[in-house]
Amino acid sequence: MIIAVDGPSGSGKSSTARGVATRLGLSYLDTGAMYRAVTWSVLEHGLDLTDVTAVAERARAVDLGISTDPGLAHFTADGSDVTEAIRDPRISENVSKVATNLDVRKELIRRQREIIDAAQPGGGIVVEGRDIATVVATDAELKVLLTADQEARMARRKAELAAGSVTAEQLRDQIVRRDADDATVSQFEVASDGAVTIDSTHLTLEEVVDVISRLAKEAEAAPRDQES
Ligand SMILES: Nc1ncnc2c1ncn2[C@@H]1O[C@H](COP(=O)(O)OP(=O)(O)OP(=O)(O)O)[C@@H](O)[C@H]1O
Ligand SMILES: Nc1ccn([C@H]2C[C@H](O)[C@@H](COP(=O)(O)O)O2)c(=O)n1
Repeated sequence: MIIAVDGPSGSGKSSTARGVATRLGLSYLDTGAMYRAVTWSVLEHGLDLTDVTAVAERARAVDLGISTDPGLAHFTADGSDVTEAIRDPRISENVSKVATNLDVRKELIRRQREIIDAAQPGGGIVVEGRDIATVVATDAELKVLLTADQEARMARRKAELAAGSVTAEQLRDQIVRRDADDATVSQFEVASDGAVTIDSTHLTLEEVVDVISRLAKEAEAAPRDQES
């Protein structure tokens, strides 16, 4: 089974997808971490982020290690542990420049599909990002568009960061500006065909995990219902 979770920044995709995968015993893929790890590598090599050819070459060359265990967030790039580094504001500020490079997307989508295929014999995978239902895994059994009001998303991100570590302007940049840039290459603001929209503004994380887990069980049972 493939469960696709897409949505804007701070809507709760990572925490929810990890929670659902843990609850249902599935693998978990954070595709945003892959764009972040490529951004880390591009900066590490001192490349100009606007040099689309050099950035795409780096995306094809970098050796990425992406954990699909929902209980273990661990990412490497060319052997370096980048688990913490990819959450740095320096990466959040620049990742959209890499994620809007269409050749980078082509390469990462190819790698994401390989990871998804490898997880199938293990029971399935929860995959979260911006274009999972619409591009990466259009055959997903369950497609969720996870949303939340902009104010709620900014408040969640602020609560997550160390007090005083980002200005109001940086916070807005991480949520509002990034969504605007990312939306130029992926459609995550309105639900695609067959996707269920869940507005998490007034739901706890646990409640969102409950809803998606129930929908997943229904989706899994659906073909058997039709056969009987
Ligand atoms: N339903 C919820 N209610 C309250 N807080 C939540 C809820 N869901 C997630 N959170 C919190 O909001 C913050 C952002 O969540 P998360 O990182 O999962 O979002 P995201 O959509 O993956 O963001 P991004 O795309 O920017 O990585 C986290 O601190 C998380 O614990
Ligand atoms: N499938 C995806 C996943 C992520 N992105 C972009 C959007 C973000 O700016 C960046 C990092 O994602 P996050 O870790 O914040 O979820 O990567 C994308 O374009 N497509």
